[in-house]
Amino acid sequence: MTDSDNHSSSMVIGYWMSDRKSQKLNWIEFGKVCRQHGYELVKLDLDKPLEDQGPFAVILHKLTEIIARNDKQAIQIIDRIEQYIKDHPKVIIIDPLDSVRTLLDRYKTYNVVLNTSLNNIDVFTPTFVEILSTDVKENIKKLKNAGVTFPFICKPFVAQGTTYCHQMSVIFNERGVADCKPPCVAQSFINHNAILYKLYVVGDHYQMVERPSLKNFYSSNEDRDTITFDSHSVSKSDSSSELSVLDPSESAKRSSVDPIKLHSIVKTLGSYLNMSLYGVDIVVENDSNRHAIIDINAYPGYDGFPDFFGKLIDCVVSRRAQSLCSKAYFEDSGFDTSDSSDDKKSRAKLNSINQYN
Ligand SMILES: Nc1ncnc2c1ncn2[C@@H]1O[C@H](COP(=O)(O)OP(=O)(O)OP(=O)(O)O)[C@@H](O)[C@H]1O
Ligand SMILES: O=P(O)(O)O[C@H]1[C@H](OP(=O)(O)O)[C@@H](OP(=O)(O)O)[C@@H](O)[C@@H](O)[C@@H]1OP(=O)(O)O
Ligand SMILES: [Mg+2]
Ligand SMILES: [Mg+2]
Repeated sequence: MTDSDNHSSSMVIGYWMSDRKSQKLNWIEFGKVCRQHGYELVKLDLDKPLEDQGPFAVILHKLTEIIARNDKQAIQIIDRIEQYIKDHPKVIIIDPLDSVRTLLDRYKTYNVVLNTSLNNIDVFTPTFVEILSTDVKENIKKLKNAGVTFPFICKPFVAQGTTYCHQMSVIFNERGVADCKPPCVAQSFINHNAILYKLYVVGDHYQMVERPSLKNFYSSNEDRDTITFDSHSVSKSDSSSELSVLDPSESAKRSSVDPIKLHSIVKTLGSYLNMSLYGVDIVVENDSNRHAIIDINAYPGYDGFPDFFGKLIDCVVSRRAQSLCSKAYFEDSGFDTSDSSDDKKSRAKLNSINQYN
């Protein structure tokens, strides 16, 4: 008997996230929501073969800290999950591990944004360059060539899941370039009156929340020493960092976010990233009003997202419906959908369908 033949077993959602994260989200409540929709929610035991725990219709996870760990045990865990997905091509994974890997690498993430058409609507990623060496002269040259201007912000390469990945610095001059801690990404600083907009996405649903952010810095601040900070002490909902206090001379003019731009960001990034659960951090540049994407997070905190669990089960249901629809389409077209060796053909077919959508 296959997974799809067994109706009851096809309704199991296997999930994994840290205990800290599930407590924060009050995950027990999601179990109840799942039951109301005919799903059973089962926590994966990452130390045991998944084959003995399934079959799963859906795997829902926040594995960022395990992927980022990259030690022998972590690699074994991820291999086990990837093997299960390979052996069960119909299981829906929220979100695909390769897509999460892209988001764990800030340099790759900024390149994804750069390659979208969002630039045409004044949504951009601030100029950035990867810093891999400790040679200050070489780095100064690299920054100049890339067009990264002072002040700039230095962010660790790894974006999530480690203790150091939120440790950053603002660098004001060539002297400060010695404070870059490679491997990192240097990114031009965008003045935005200390307001951050967090755009949380759950499948087709999204919600924007406002957060404190870094104050404005100017090129006239060129003599300043490097500022180091932990992003979580600046931009959480309850943060009250001195670094967010505007100078008295500055007007606290409020920026405004363009709802059409938000909609386009979700539509565009969702397909480029191939992700359902992610958050986009946006700042609105003073004067120009251009929207800068400064960070994208896999499975963020969703603090302030109304009815998160309702939207999450909605996302699971619609992902399953999409997958069943495409399966029915392939069967109508004479494809053997039970044979994963047809994957290539299916993808080719899907590409041809997409051309007409
Ligand atoms: N290019 C930039 N220009 C101006 N301010 C920036 C820029 N990039 C980051 N910041 C500020 O630094 C903070 C941390 O940056 P970023 O969001 O990249 O860090 P993070 O650790 O990945 O955050 P998160 O906790 O959302 O994952 C932002 O909330 C914002 O206040
Ligand atoms: O701390 P919060 O709950 O808010 O969530 C943060 C989340 O931590 P958690 O998933 O462990 O909770 C972080 O993930 P890791 O770097 O730890 O992998 C990262 O996604 C942040 O962007 C989230 O902050 P937000 O962007 O939502 O403000
Ligand atoms: Mg951020
Ligand atoms: Mg981040």
